[in-house]
Amino acid sequence: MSPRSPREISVLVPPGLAPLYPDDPSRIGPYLVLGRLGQGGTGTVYAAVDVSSDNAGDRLVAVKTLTSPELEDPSAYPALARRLRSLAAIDAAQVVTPLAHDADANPPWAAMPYMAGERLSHYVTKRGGLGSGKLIALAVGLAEGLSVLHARSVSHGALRPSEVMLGTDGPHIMDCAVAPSALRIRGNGATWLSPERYRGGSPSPASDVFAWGAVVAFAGTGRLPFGTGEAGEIAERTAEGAFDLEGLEPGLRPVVDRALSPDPDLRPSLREVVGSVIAVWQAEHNPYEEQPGRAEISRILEQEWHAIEPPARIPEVVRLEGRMAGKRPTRLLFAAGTAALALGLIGAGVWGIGQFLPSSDQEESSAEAAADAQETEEAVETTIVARFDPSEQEDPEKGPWVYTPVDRDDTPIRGQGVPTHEAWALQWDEDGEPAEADIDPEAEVLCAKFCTAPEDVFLDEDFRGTYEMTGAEFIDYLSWGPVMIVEVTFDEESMEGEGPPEIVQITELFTD
Ligand SMILES: Nc1ncnc2c1ncn2[C@@H]1O[C@H](COP(=O)(O)OP(=O)(O)OP(=O)(O)O)[C@@H](O)[C@H]1O
Repeated sequence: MSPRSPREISVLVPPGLAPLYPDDPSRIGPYLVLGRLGQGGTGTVYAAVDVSSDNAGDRLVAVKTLTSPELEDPSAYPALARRLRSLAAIDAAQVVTPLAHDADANPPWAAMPYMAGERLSHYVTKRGGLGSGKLIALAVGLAEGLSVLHARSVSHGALRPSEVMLGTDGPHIMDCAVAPSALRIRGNGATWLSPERYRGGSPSPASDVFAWGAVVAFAGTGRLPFGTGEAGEIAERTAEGAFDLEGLEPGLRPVVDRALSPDPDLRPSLREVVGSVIAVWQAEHNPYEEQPGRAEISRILEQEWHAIEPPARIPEVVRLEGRMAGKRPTRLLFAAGTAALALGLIGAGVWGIGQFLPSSDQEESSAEAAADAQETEEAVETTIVARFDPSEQEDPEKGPWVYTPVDRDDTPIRGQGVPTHEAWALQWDEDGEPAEADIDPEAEVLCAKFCTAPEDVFLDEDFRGTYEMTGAEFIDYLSWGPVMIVEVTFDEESMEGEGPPEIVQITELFTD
């Protein structure tokens, strides 16, 4: 970020940065809030900048406001303050720790370096399991990150693929401030919870080792090690040690196998984990090294961690008028040509871009375009039938989510019993251009088949789904599930706004 005039700054922002909601803060501590990076179960993460900094380098930060239900009880605050202080004292490449925090603010917040990269969950969903070298680098990097946390008496408690950011230099463990209670874990989210954590136990080094094993198994095979299902079903499998490591790099299997032991006392320590993973790598690359030394961790990351590039960022001018009075900043997104020019400057973080400011003519014509778009939107129906294909999702966790309007094929497959989900999904033709929508995590969702075990369907007599779920669970299926054909209802007001419309109701349509 570089100061341009007292009233405006320029900054490179991530491409998927969502606009602020009306109730979002425009300032958090010393940071000016630019947009939303996402919302999870423990808070909301904003992209923000520190305008008081003279550093012309990359000052984009991620600020998380901690609004987790675990913090509703004021007695949780002293522990949160201690935990944030411990985290802030950590200086380790593999862990994202607070640059600044305020546990007494309402809500408490923590500012972290903005991490450019791709979440492990997203990466594996798109490309499948990691190759052997990269997997070993991931396994050792995560184990080392957890060791650093444990050395400060902090157990992560919620390690999972979506909390691992793959950067250009290696994996980074995120979201160390608050671990959600096991009671709030739904569906496949139980995969990463050790049996003792699922039963309500506190985060511990041994439960982090379990999560490490599950994450490495997922990263290596591209599959959930305990299969899919309701949280309770998965927890039964974790308690029985019923995991599937088929296809995992053979050298890593023994240590992952032990890490996933239902009995915390039988799991290896992180020291053993780090040693075993290094030994697997040395056996292939450095057979003469006698002891698996720590220096090997950097060597492994240097040699094996490549081809992970963060998405290019987009330049924005942020106008500061009215900021001190608490008004929202104006964000001007640049034209495509300017964005392309910016790609060459990624890494510099921030640059002066005054010459590209749109003229008032351009602003007028974009206002006209917006008015036209609004007119078109008014003609759009609030309920449509749409196809959601997990493989088409840019960011299946954060959205916005891509859907394609569809219509039923004239010749549905009949008389063959319940079709497979794939055969059924093929019976629908495209009926419009792909578009993007937000999904309300609280949306009412009625599932017929995609959410159930094979051969099970939940239908009423009109062949509509009846199995109740939430928007958050539907979003979860957009990372893992099959293609889904659903009737969606948009929130009418959201269709009038500038951003993607919001889906508030979803019903799977199904017929035999
Ligand atoms: N330091 C960071 N740099 C860049 N993006 C971040 C950073 N921290 C979080 N994010 C992004 O913000 C979004 C929300 O993150 P968050 O961790 O709150 O969500 P979550 O993992 O879905 O839920 P939970 O609150 O349960 O951990 C995610 O897309 C995440 O990648």
